[in-house]
Amino acid sequence: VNRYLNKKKLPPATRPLPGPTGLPFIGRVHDVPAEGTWLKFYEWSKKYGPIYQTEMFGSVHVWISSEKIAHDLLSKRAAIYSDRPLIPNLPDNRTSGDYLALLGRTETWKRQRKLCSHLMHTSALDSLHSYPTRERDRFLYLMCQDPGKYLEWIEQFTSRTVSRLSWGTAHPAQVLRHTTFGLLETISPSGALPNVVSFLRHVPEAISPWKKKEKARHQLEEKLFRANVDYVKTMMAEKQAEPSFIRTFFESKESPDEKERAKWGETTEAMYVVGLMAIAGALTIGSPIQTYLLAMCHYPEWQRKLQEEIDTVLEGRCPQWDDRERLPLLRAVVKEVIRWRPPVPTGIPHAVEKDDIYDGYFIPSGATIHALEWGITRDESMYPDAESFNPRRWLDPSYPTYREPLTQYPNLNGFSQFGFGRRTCQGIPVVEQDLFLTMGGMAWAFNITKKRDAAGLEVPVHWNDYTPLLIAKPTRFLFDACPRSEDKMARMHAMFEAAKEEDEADAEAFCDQVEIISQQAAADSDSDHDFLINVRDSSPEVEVKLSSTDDEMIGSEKVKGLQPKIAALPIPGMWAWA
Ligand code: HEM
Repeated sequence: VNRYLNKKKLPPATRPLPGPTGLPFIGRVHDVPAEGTWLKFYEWSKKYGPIYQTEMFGSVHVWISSEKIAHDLLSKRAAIYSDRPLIPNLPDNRTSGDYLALLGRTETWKRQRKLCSHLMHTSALDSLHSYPTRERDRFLYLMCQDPGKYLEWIEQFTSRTVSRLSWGTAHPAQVLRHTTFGLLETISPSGALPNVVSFLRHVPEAISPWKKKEKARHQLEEKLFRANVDYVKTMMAEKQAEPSFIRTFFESKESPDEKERAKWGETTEAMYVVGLMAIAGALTIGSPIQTYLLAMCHYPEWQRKLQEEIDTVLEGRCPQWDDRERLPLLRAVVKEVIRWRPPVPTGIPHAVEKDDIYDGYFIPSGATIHALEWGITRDESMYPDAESFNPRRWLDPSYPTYREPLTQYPNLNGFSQFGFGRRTCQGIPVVEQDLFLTMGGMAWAFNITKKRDAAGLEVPVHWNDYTPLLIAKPTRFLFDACPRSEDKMARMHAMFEAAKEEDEADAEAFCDQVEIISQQAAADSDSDHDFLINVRDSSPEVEVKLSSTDDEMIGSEKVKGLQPKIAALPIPGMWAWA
């Protein structure tokens, strides 16, 4: 109410941003859907233009659907556009230092970002120690054994890879998944209720189920991170630690140069920086891998072209990271998957710290600024026929997105989907390698097709039905993944056996304390999260059976989202990162 009453007056010679009119005090929340919010914000961009504002409970939200405008504000004016808004359900997000990506523009954030960049750079120089390849080989074999469990195999791939990168071992992956998906719920605008009804954050902990849940999750996460760091320290003392972000930190702290040692901060802070990197990797990368499967069901001609490139260039070999210069179509498929279905469709919001004027429009200090990634990827001037999955747009000089040389482009550096200005994503080397290897590996190994039922009819696959949290993933769908040859099956088996042997050696070395935490997490495992992340059943007319056997699924599932849809619900999925 205060915020509403103290609403700023427009400075002379400026105008307000256009946008939908709202109700007094409440603003415009009543027709924002609980799911697929980005579709509504995109619809409004068609009506009000590439920059417009909405108001919610007195706070201003600015929505940008043009890459140029996002750069003009978030990159060129980064000095005042690099803060983060407060998250009602995690009210110390701007100051606590536990999650770099959510910190305000503080000294802690600057120090942490520097450390993150140093750790990522060091790993990338050594091709991420081949961890993505090892896990990819394991993933392909598991997919070959039971493609119906693709969600599980993909989540295992992403969390195991990033666990190795972070702590040199895959074993924390299971608990990491548990704590990380809980965090996603905590912070997502359409996750925990206080993010929707922001005054609920003032409810005392004793009677707040959200605060209690978040506290328990955070404690478990801290235990996990501490145990992992202790494990790496012990292994380093025995000279047996595998390369990892945290090992790089400890090595940097051993530098004879005092200044160098001081630069990287204390162990507890590094523990959280590495923890955040693990969280970011475990949360996000599964989205484009799942979207690849969806795209191949709808666009079999691109699968054929991709297989042709891989088979011709590699003469039957499975793609490796060193092959990337020679596989431009594979890189184009990776990039187009991300463009077609952005993993973070609403973007991660920034906050502006001072009043500003853009093109005569007034933007008040404290406004939350959203680079609407869904809208940006649908800008027809940059992406003609934007609704179509079309990797050619990255390879053919007649498209505005074409860039040479094709040994280098397309790649993900500087891509709008990884944010803007001083807050851009720091995980691109991991994303690029993980996606190149998994998508290339799947194209090499399998024909992905729509499934057929007992009568020989194709089982419909949804077009755009995505989970509602900050990181959006396609809801479960049925498909077939047929190995392309006996020889490839045998090779997948051999690749898996090689990866498994290394894994067993690693398991022996892993200390007991982390195992105990795993058991605790499994014990209080919360089935809600899988529902929200991958398979959720929120509309009453839909029945989804949580079975892993495809035969049971056929006939029991009405496949959703055959057309993009916007369903207005009485409680808005938006919001409150205010
Ligand atoms: C498909 C995968 C990913 C996507 C689409 C993605 C996208 C994004 C986006 C949109 C942002 C916000 C940028 C902004 O505020 O302007 C971000 C921030 C960030 N990402 Fe990623 N990301 C991905 C994977 C990763 C991975 C694997 C890591 C680390 C291993 C990572 C680390 C970070 C960090 C540390 C930040 C925060 C930067 C800051 O606030 O200063 N991301 N990412």
